[in-house]
Amino acid sequence: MIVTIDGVAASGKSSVSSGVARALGVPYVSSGLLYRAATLLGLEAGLELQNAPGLLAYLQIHPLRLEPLAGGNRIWQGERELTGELHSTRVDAGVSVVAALPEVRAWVDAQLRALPSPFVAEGRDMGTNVFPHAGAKFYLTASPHVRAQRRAQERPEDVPAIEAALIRRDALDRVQSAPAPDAVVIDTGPLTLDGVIQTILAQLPEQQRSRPASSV
Ligand SMILES: Nc1ncnc2c1ncn2[C@@H]1O[C@H](COP(=O)(O)OP(=O)(O)O)[C@@H](O)[C@H]1O
Ligand SMILES: Nc1ccn([C@@H]2O[C@H](COP(=O)(O)OP(=O)(O)O)[C@@H](O)[C@H]2O)c(=O)n1
Repeated sequence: MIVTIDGVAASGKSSVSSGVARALGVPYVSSGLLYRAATLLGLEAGLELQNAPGLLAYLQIHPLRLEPLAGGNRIWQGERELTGELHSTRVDAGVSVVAALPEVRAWVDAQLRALPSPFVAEGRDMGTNVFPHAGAKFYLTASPHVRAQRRAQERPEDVPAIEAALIRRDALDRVQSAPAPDAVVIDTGPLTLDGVIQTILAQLPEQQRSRPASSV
């Protein structure tokens, strides 16, 4: 079975997906890492981020490999691991431009659909576009201020600067970020991380919840 967890930036998608995936004994798949890696490589190659043909040609010559694990996803370009470089302010600022390119979205979608299930997939359009037949769908929200306070633990900027950047990115991502009509929407603001994970696990079909955890 595929479980999708979509939501706005810094709503808790990757932490929650990791917790749900661990409980189920399956990997989770971070679609955002592919958009982030394409952005990093485009910036490093000095490409205009709107230049879809240039970016795709570059990605074909230097293919990316996503390694979906339950504990955290890793992404590689050949022998080089990009994972640690993908959550910079520079990538945050450029990624929505790259993610708006239909050609790049098709490139990401093809990689995701080639992955063997079961897994938990997180991003913006996992439940709407990439895996519309997923067995269970969730959509995480929280106010911009709560999200900025959380992200301030991970970025050098102060809360107001992070909040402004999140609001800007939410607006740029709005098209692909609508919740699926059949998604359960969860406001993570008043919940702990474990509270969100348990809320999701409680709504999964019984046979899914009782899977033994493995070492993925
Ligand atoms: N419900 C929650 N309560 C408190 N902190 C949370 C909660 N959910 C996520 N966090 C923290 O917020 C930050 C952003 O979460 P993350 O999983 O990276 O979000 P996303 O993948 O949506 O960007 C992380 O530091 C994470 O530990
Ligand atoms: N399924 C997805 C996942 C990410 N994205 C894009 O990739 C960016 C980074 O996604 P992410 O999930 O890593 O970002 P955060 O929500 O963790 O900040 C988003 O701001 C979107 O522009 C997307 O368009 N569709």
